[in-house]
Amino acid sequence: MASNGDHQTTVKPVKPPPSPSPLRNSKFSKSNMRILVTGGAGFIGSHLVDKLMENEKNEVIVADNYFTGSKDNLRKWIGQPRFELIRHDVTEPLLVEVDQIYHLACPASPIFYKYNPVKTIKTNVIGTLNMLGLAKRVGARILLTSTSEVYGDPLVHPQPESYWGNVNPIGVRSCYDEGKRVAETLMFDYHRQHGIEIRIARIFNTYGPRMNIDDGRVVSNFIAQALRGEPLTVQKPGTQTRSFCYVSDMVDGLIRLMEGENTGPINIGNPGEFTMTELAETVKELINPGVEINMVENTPDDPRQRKPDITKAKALLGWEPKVKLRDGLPLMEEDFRLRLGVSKKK
Ligand SMILES: NC(=O)c1ccc[n+]([C@@H]2O[C@H](COP(=O)([O-])OP(=O)(O)OC[C@H]3O[C@@H](n4cnc5c(N)ncnc54)[C@H](O)[C@@H]3O)[C@@H](O)[C@H]2O)c1
Ligand SMILES: O=c1ccn([C@@H]2O[C@H](COP(=O)(O)OP(=O)(O)O[C@H]3OC[C@@H](O)[C@H](O)[C@H]3O)[C@@H](O)[C@H]2O)c(=O)[nH]1
Repeated sequence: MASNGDHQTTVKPVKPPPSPSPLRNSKFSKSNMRILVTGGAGFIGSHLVDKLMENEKNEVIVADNYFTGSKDNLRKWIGQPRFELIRHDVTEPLLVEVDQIYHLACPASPIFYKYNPVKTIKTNVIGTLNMLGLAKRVGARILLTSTSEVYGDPLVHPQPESYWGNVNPIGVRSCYDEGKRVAETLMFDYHRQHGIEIRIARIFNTYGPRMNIDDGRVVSNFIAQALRGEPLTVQKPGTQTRSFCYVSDMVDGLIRLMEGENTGPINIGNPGEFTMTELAETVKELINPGVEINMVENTPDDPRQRKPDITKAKALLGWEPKVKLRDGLPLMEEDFRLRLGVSKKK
């Protein structure tokens, strides 16, 4: 199947974006950039906050309802004057004076986004509407973390941004993948209608330290299982593929996208592609050669293949991932060992 056109980045806004509040440029303004991160207590969000906080001119505000995130992920910043943490659900309006919004709030693991699907779709639709309303009101630039799941079970491989996808609109994953598709639509409608500065990242499977141990996603499951000496659960048929991006590469890509001139959507992911059986074998070899691999039942609508075409990210952001799966897995293993209290045998 051919790609379905690529008009997104050429769209001209109807009018220029609203100016930021004059206070932001006043001599009383102590920080150069005030940044809101929704979902900042989660896995990717907390690593993003770490990177943003490294710049001493940034002030960072996190809004999170702690559904899948935790204050613990941000403990090193709590009490720091440039950092604020707000318990807030993005399905409710929020008013804060900010220059940039990284909008990540949304459960990402299929187990968690399917747990309360109506809430997931509200988070994607009403949550994104609320954050766009805020961006419009204060003249902020907003970045949405969309997903490779907008391509559904893709019939084009690898997936370029111009591919419109193959998504089941009434399936058990739809609250998430259709939710993110509507969120992308809202971003472009606010851009065209109100001149809001938007950025859309289509994130492919990302892994690294701080993932919830019982998050349910494949890399965290396999590492936790290997460390506990439990069989690795490969969901059938095991030939389905994913491409795994280490979290530091992801954060670098997101910041480049926010700071750059392109609206996106832009795929951010690592093109190294593995079957789930290959992933299990790699985890077994690196972490616990004695562990068994078991085949178990899969869930409906599981995409059969996934690999990003990152031509656009390379050309427009000068970005490509640096960390290979075999180098990233041991970094995550170290974090999981500490949290599970399993030390490495000498
Ligand atoms: N990790 C991946 O592989 C991946 C892939 C594609 C897209 N994404 C997207 O990146 C973002 C972050 O993913 P992650 O892996 O860090 O997931 P995560 O579940 O660790 O983090 C999501 C955060 O959002 C918060 N949240 C959820 N619903 C909320 C609501 N209604 N109001 C306020 N906060 C809410 C959670 O408490 C959590 O802290 C998500 O938008 C996800 O869709 C992630
Ligand atoms: O224990 C497990 C868990 C999962 N799997 C398989 O591993 C593959 C990946 O599953 P995951 O649950 O990690 O993640 P998925 O690729 O289905 O969704 C993911 O990708 C897009 C993001 O937007 C989502 O947030 C993210 O969770 C699937 O084929 C699944 O069947 C296993 O084989 N064993």
